[in-house]
Amino acid sequence: MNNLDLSDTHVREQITQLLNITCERLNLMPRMGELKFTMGVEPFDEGQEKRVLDKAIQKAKRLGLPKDLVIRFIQTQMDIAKLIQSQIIEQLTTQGLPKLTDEEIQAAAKEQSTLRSTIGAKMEPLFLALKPLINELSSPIIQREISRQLDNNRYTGECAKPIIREEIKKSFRKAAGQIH
Ligand SMILES: O=C(O)C(=O)C[C@]1(C(=O)O)C=C[C@@H](O)C=C1
Repeated sequence: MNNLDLSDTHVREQITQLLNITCERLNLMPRMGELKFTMGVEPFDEGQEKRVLDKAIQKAKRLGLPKDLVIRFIQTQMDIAKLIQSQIIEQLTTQGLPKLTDEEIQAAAKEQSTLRSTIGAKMEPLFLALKPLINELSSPIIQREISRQLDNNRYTGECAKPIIREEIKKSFRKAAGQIH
């Protein structure tokens, strides 16, 4: 992408695609939060984050994407995921639900493993959507278009929430190395 011009609807569409997949991934996180609540575990799972990062590095290599940017990007997505999960866990905690049975806890663990596969399957489309934009990600034109679309497109779920949208905007600036 040498001539950056948003009258080129192609770039706009690439951003739409990237945001759609980002939101799809984040929309899996409220359920993950519910399952973690049932299992009595925290949103942060160090081992899983390591596995996700390892997989991201492998994919970055295969797709020819810069490793550092990809790591920053996927880490920020996991950070937003934890924010969403902790909001859900906080809500459920205040509801003071009855104690769960061992079967219910086991069923939650099983569902978590399936859900992790679904989340994992979003990585490839996410990176493919990121790829055409990667060299221009730090451009103010691109960053402004990301913000504009996040605020104007009619998202459902997590991306409908202003706090989450702000975190996503930040995540792209972090990925581009503009903020830490
Ligand atoms: O797999 C999980 O446990 C998740 O909550 C998903 C996820 C992610 O975004 O991939 C988010 C937070 C965790 O620390 C690890 C991974």
